[in-house]
Amino acid sequence: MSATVIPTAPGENFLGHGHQLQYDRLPFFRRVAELGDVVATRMLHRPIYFVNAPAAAHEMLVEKARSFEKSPGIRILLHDLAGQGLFTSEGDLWKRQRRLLSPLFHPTQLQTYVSAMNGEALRARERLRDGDRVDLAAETTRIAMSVVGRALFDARTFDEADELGEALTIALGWVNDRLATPFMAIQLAALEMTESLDGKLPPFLDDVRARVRAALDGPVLIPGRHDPTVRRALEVLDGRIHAMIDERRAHPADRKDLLTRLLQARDADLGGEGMSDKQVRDEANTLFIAGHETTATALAWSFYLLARDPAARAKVQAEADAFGPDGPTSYDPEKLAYTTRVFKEALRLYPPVIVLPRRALEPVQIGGHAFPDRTIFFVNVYGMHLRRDCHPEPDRFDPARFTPENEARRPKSAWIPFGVGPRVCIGNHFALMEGPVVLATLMRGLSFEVEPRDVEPETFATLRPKGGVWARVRRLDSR
Ligand code: HEM
Repeated sequence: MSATVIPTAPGENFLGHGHQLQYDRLPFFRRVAELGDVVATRMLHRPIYFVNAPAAAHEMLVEKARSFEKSPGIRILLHDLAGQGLFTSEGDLWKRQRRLLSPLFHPTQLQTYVSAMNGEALRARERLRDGDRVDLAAETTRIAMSVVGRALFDARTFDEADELGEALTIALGWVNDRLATPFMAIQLAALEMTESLDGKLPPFLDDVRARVRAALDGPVLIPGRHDPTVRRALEVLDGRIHAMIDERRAHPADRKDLLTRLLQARDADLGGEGMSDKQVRDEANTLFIAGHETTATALAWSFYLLARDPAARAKVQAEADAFGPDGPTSYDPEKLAYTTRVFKEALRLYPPVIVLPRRALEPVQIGGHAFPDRTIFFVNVYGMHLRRDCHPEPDRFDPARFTPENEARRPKSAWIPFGVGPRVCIGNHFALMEGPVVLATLMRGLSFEVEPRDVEPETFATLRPKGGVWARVRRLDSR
């Protein structure tokens, strides 16, 4: 370690900081961010270092990205939901899949998704009646789920969106409740023990080690995996994805969507072979989940913030009103400049992904401190976005932080709702287009009178508004 001492977060007990990490997560993340650029916490016996400063985050996620992998905890908890999809895979598999999927997110391709974004918001507009009382978080989930369904899976309707949404809530709730439990620390210790025995055992035992090692990639030591409610939720999600895969196999038409791409992949790296059904399912599940949950949450927060700032709301309304009656049917960033700033500011105040967990693959220096191989780090996105030296008056909603001049002035990696570096969100431009297009389309035809109560963020797998964002719908048909 370096000469300067890394501060330790106060309040640990024999379980370390597990209790605070699990039950007091957001306040804890904020407190830790104020303690220093790198801060030590503990989960049972095991140190976890919080990275709270833009420079240190940049060093880890960009400059020294090769020295890190995602923390195996993520892989373990998402094993049944997302398997070896893009979010959870590593090494050559990750590289190959990222290369394969990148064309779907190319700027020219993104333009073709605008009709799905605008179209699904229009469908919601048609569905909603004047005077309806709605939860905007549920509404935006329906929209975002249908957008990703149409854009990436070429699925015409998502009428079962509510059922899928509920299933996902159960499955992600399971993940969330187990993130920072002692069982997780125990499973990580077991995993690392098998890793450390690699190459040190006689051949017949090494085979056993490899099998135990593979089994430990799933949540075998985490209680509740076989809970019937969780199993049922996973079946519902799998059922929808498999139905889409079967449909695509039955009609291998000239489509360019995600599933067709995955099913037709004959990458040189695949030895000219197709991708296994399991891999297709993992990628499809990953894109389906990652592609809507986060955007839906950010949209709900945008409505909440706008309801509390009439001046900002009027500016978004003015941009929406400048479009024809159907709202933005094509994407022109200039015409959505202010709405985009609002969406970005919502992502700062309520980043859907609050932490980026990493594990060192080798001894490494971060923020001037030396750390051994296998050290676990949490890049504290939430805490950093609310640190006053990174974002002055951090609790104030201020879309002007995202004018081009202010964006250019901000230190690198001080705003990282999509992560940064090689593992940056593959859907970041998709989301930054979808958020403003959906906001403007809805506000072109509807006004939402959000109920005047404080809504607290709740850490789920994403940072959801606790209890939802309830509003009364007013139709603006007369405009
Ligand atoms: C506001 C919306 C979104 C937010 C805040 C968000 C956030 C993130 C973050 C923080 C990561 C990186 C995690 C890490 O480094 O540990 C990530 C990765 C990823 N996101 Fe997003 N995301 C959003 C929208 C989307 C959309 C629309 C899609 C797809 C359509 C998507 C698909 C993915 C995938 C596949 C990865 C893994 C990429 C890789 O590791 O190569 N996300 N996202």
